[in-house]
Order: sequence, then C-alpha cells, then structure tokens
Amino acid sequence: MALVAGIDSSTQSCKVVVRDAGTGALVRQGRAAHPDGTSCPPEAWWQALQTAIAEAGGLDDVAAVSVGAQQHGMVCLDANGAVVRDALLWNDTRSAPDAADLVAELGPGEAGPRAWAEGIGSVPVASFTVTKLRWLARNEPANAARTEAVCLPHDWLTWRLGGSGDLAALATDRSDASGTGYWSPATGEYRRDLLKLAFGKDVLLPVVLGPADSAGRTASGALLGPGAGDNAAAALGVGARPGDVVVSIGTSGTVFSVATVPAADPTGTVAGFADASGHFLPLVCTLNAARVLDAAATMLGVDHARLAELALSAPAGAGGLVLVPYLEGERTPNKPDATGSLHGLTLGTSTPAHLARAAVEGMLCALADGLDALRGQGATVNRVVLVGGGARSEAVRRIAPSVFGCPVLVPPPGEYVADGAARQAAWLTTGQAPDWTLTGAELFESDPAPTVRARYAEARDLTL
Ligand SMILES: Nc1ncnc2c1ncn2[C@@H]1O[C@H](COP(=O)(O)OP(=O)(O)O)[C@@H](O)[C@H]1O
Ligand SMILES: O=C(CO)[C@@H](O)[C@H](O)COP(=O)(O)O
Repeated sequence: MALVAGIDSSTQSCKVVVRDAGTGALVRQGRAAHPDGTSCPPEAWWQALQTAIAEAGGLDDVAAVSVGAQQHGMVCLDANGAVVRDALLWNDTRSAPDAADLVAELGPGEAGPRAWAEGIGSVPVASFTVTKLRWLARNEPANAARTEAVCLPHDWLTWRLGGSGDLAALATDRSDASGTGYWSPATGEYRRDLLKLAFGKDVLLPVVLGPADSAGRTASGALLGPGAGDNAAAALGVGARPGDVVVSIGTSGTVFSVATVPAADPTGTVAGFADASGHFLPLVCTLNAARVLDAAATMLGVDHARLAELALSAPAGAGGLVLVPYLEGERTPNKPDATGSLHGLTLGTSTPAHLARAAVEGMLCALADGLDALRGQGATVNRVVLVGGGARSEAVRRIAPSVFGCPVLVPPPGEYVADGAARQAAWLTTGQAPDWTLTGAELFESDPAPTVRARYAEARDLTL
C-alpha cells in the first residue's frame, strides 16, 4: 500500500493527512496551532508543521507529499535564503492604500481596475502579495533592499521540505501564483512589469509548476508535489469539477467554482484565480467568516454547539436584528477600515438567541453576495458544497440553504485542503488525478429567505 501525505498550512493551524494513494482511505492525521495575528514568522509555520507531522506518525513511509496553504502571504528571502521579516498575511490590511495607489497607477477612473483585471485576472486589494511588496518598499526600504526572492507560504514550506537552500529551487503552482498580482492565469506568465511597478526592482520568483509536476524530493526521498493555494486545494479535495460551486467557511469565507475559462472582473469582486487541476477558479473572498461565529460565542459566553442551538431557536431573520460582520475590516466589499455593526436592536431582539441567529445569518449573507457575484461572472449555482471549520456548525448547515437560495451539500467533517494536497501527491505517484470517492455527504434544503437578504443588504450598505 503506497501512502501519500497532504498538508494544509492555513491561517489558524497546520493539518497533515496521510492517505492510501490508491483508495484515498485516511490512515493517519495530525494538527498544530499557528500563532494569532495577521503577520507571522514563517519559522512558526515550520514548527507547527513538524508538530503536526509528528502527530501524524511521521512522513518517512510516504511516497509523495504536497502542501496546500493560505494564499497571498508575502515571504521575503535574502540572498542566503534567510527570511527578511515576518510574512504579511492575506488578512493584513495595512497595504490597502498601496492597493488603491497601484490600481490608480494603471489608469484613471475605471481604466485602472480594467487594466489589472485584463492583466492578471483580478483587481488587487490589500490581500494580494503585490500590494504588500509596495508597502514594504515604501515603509521598510532596508528590508526591501535585502529581499532577493519573494514566495508564498506553500512555496516556502515546500522549499524547506526539499532542503536544498538554493533560491533557484523555489517552486509554486498556478493557483497560488494567480493570487500574487504579478502572474497572469490567462497567459501563464509572470508580469514582471507589475512586480517592478510595485516593488521598484525585480526579484527571483518561484518556478510555476503544472498540476502533476514535482518540486523535488524530501530528505526521506518522498516526491514533493507542486502544492496549491488552500482554496484550490479544497476544490481538489472535494473532487470539484467544472461547474461545481464550493463555499468554504474558515478564517476567510470563500465562494468559488471550477471554470474552464479565466475570469476578469473589473469590479474586483471576483478574483480570477487559476485552480490546481489545469483550469480556473473564479473566487470571492471575505475576511470575516468562522471567526464571526467565534466572536458571537465569546460575546454570549457559550461554546459552538450552544451557539448553534441558540441560533436555531430564533426565528428566521432574527426578528429584524442584522449583524454586519466586518469584524476585521472587509475585503469584499473592499472596506478595509470598516467595523462590524448591529442593526434592529429592540427589547424583543435583545436576546442571546436573536444575536446568535443574526451572527450566523450576517456571515452567510456576505457569502450569498459572493454567490451573486459568481453568477454575474457566468457561473450557474444549482447547488453549493460547504466546507471549512464553520461548516461544523449545525446552525450554519441548516440556515445556509435559505440564505444561499439553493441546496447545500455538506461532506463529512474533514480536512479538505489537506486532502486536496494529498490528491496532488497521489497524482504524482500514479501519473493520473486520483478518483477517490467522497462518501457520507448530507444534503440540506430549505425555502429561500429573500427578506433576510434584503434586510442585510440595507444594513450592509449603511456600513462605510
Ligand atoms: N462547530 C463549529 N462551529 C462553528 N465554528 C467552528 C466549529 N468548529 C470549528 N469552528 C471554527 O472554524 C475555524 C477554523 O476553521 P478552518 O477551516 O480550519 O480555518 P483555517 O483554514 O482558516 O485555519 C475556527 O475559527 C473555529 O473556531
Ligand atoms: O485570501 C484568501 C483567498 O484569496 C484566503 O482564502 C486565504 O487563502 C486564507 O484561507 P483560510 O486560512 O481562511 O482557509
């Protein structure tokens, strides 16, 4: 029995799964927490990975391993391969003014966003690596001057697992390259002109690998997969095919579909990413998802199971109580300085149950807006596959179909990003994308709740 491993180095934690390459059966797994915050020393990811690998019984017996990770994080390396500063993560909004500047620098008014959408498939906001590089050049010129190579979290972890230490061995994949802001999914080429516009100089960038290319070998001889951004890995993990729509409720809320043509949305709502199977992954990302539920549970002094019970005990629409969930600012819509707000507080709605319901509905309404944006880019949403830590909430699973206005398929709780990476590893060993079957998914259905969305939209539009 050949074994393969998949890694998910996500915002809050690192997860490792070891699976049978032929059947996909789960053999072992491990996990470890990441530090809190929107910047992080990459060494902390490495230490968490070591802990998660040890908990998963080690990787000495696996034939191949691949790494999925949070997208966009800026990892700067000097000429010796040393990390220059803590990585700025996708949810760090300090580069919002730099994003606005970069968009305007490609043309006045609507010309700037259009030029970016045509150039790299997306209009950059603070999450994108290219804006973080501009921030670095502007605020930390000495660190910018030391930077010889720039890569992403999954690139850096793959490179460390390969152990060469040579910057030329850095590799990435199409999905993660498409979140940098200086790689075009449509042409498959780096846009070094945009990199230089942002950073003021050229740097070494990782080689962009295809879905079944190898990034080398680990010290124990396992093949290293190309890896992927976590959303593209999740799409692989649930076996999404062209036309399927996935919603992930992790630290970020993401709404994406596998598409056969690249997207280029000049409004910037839909990011035109590439996927990890050779196709494309139009995606909408919010900054506020599972942590909205964490925050509601904290405010109410309850755990997640009780929060779900409370939410399900309140009426749909929470009696008019609306929570706009911009607790970390927001990316979609692009309101990096926004804060969360509660609307419709009355004596009747001032109960734990109403607040719990409003938190679940507000978080889901923001994602439903993302589904509308995907539809606007031509996606057909017949059904949504729901994954991520937030999908473990009974209230989320039961309320999502009414807010999304379509049936919601929830696979059994699992680590679908790590599973997608494991599928990449299996692909390397057999030469074919594995056809592991996903069993035990539960379908949730409900009548649509347009008034819940309409009330949310009113409150959302009041938020600056
Ligand atoms: N039963 C649950 N109900 C609601 N939220 C949950 C539940 N279990 C876990 N979560 C939340 O899911 C989040 C972690 O999800 P995950 O997809 O692993 O995030 P990430 O990939 O961003 O690190 C945490 O914020 C956690 O509190
Ligand atoms: O920025 C994006 C996508 O553009 C986020 O989806 C990150 O990739 C973080 O993912 P999670 O850790 O929340 O899964």
